[in-house]
Amino acid sequence: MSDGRHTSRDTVDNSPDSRSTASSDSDDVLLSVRGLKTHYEEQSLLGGDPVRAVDGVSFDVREGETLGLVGESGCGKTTLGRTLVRLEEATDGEVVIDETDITTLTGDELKRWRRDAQIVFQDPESSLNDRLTVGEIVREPLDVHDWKTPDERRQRVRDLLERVGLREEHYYRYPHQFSGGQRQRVGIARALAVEPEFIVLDEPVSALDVSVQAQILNLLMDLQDDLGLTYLFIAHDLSVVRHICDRVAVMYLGKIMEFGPTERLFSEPQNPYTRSLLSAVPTPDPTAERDRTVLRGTPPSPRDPPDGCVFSTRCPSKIRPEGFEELSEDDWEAIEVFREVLRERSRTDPSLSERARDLLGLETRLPDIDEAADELFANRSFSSDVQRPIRRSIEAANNGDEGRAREIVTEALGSVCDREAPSLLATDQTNGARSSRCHRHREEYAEPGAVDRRGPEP
Ligand SMILES: Nc1ncnc2c1ncn2[C@@H]1O[C@H](COP(=O)(O)OP(=O)(O)OP(=O)(O)O)[C@@H](O)[C@H]1O
Repeated sequence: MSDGRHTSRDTVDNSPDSRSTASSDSDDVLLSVRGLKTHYEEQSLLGGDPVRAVDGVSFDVREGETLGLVGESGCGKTTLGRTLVRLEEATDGEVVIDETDITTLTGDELKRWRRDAQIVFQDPESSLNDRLTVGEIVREPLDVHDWKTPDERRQRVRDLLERVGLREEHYYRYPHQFSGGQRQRVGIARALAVEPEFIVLDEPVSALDVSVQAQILNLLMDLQDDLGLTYLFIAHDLSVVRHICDRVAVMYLGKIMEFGPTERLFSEPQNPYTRSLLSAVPTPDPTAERDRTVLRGTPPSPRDPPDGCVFSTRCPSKIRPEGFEELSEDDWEAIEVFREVLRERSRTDPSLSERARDLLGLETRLPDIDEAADELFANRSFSSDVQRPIRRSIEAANNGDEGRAREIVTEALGSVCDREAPSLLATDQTNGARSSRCHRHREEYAEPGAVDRRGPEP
């Protein structure tokens, strides 16, 4: 289906707006996502920054594959899946299939895409209309798309019920009469009704008992083999992803951090974020030795993503600026936590919080910066290079200038990771292309101890 436009190159996504391919120059591409953004505008009267749920992602989905999409809660997985099936409107970018950008479709063409692309939701409890019978639920898309004759539709529903492991007599039952697993089978039959080629599976088994999960996953894999379906499989459970996905995209704060064939990505993760995610997965063998990286805190708000690398505020492999190599891990960690506290304090747009305070006559509740500094820096002796900016930053924060407080520490103690957004780089072109977004892939930062010699400011 490819028109051969996609060529491999070293930088696969060299700007947040890049439309270049993230993954594949193969000729079996079904869907090409290019620089896709989906932002949610603030609805409140006070305005504010949009939520950058999906913030410039580029990748290909190959025909007949299962592409896994993983990442912590809130990183934008569901929004990305919903944008692909046009349940959300893209803010920018393209999703190209057969030379058509589906983000701009309207009318009959949009209706056709909504037939070709379906979604199975996480929670079979709430995603089925309890007032309709199972037969009506599965038949609804056939009616909407005016599929063949009413008799043929009824027969199709019976066939589908059987295909997903239900029985003909279930036609007249209601969803509440079914178990979670059976309800998810109904959701799958409904998604299959109009013969789609692409299905977004949004955590399709995470609400189910473990014993039922395997049955539903087996069903999905059988259906894929029989019907030649292409899946985008969104999941929290990395062991399930490893089991059923051909390739995996790892997402963080609206961006793809790593992309590659499943087994290689799991066995040799290249991105620090992927390594952290994988190290949190329990191993069957508790005596097995491996590095555990515990991720500090939670991801920053997608309304206010970090300026440089989106993962820089939590990254265990963050590059230090020159001159600070000798600081112990523990001291460096305390400085990073201090920066996190400053970030938290300024998370709300200061002008917004001022306005809100004025309007509502409220005090905003922010962690006390002196207290935080006492807690973090007690019993540490820092050189003046560290002490001075921290002191100036505390002063700025106490004067209510949160933005300046953050700038002072970033200028003095920040590195390329805080300044520049890394590109999604092609890290391996053999045997299924891989890519990863990290400054550590640049030659000058590849060694674990490499520091940022702070070239000219951008
Ligand atoms: N309709 C909406 N309006 C505003 N913000 C939204 C909306 N839907 C999602 N968001 C926000 O967008 C960000 C991404 O959410 P999304 O549900 O896509 O993430 P996710 O990775 O699927 O999370 P989870 O694994 O918890 O489902 C979150 O900050 C979320 O709060």
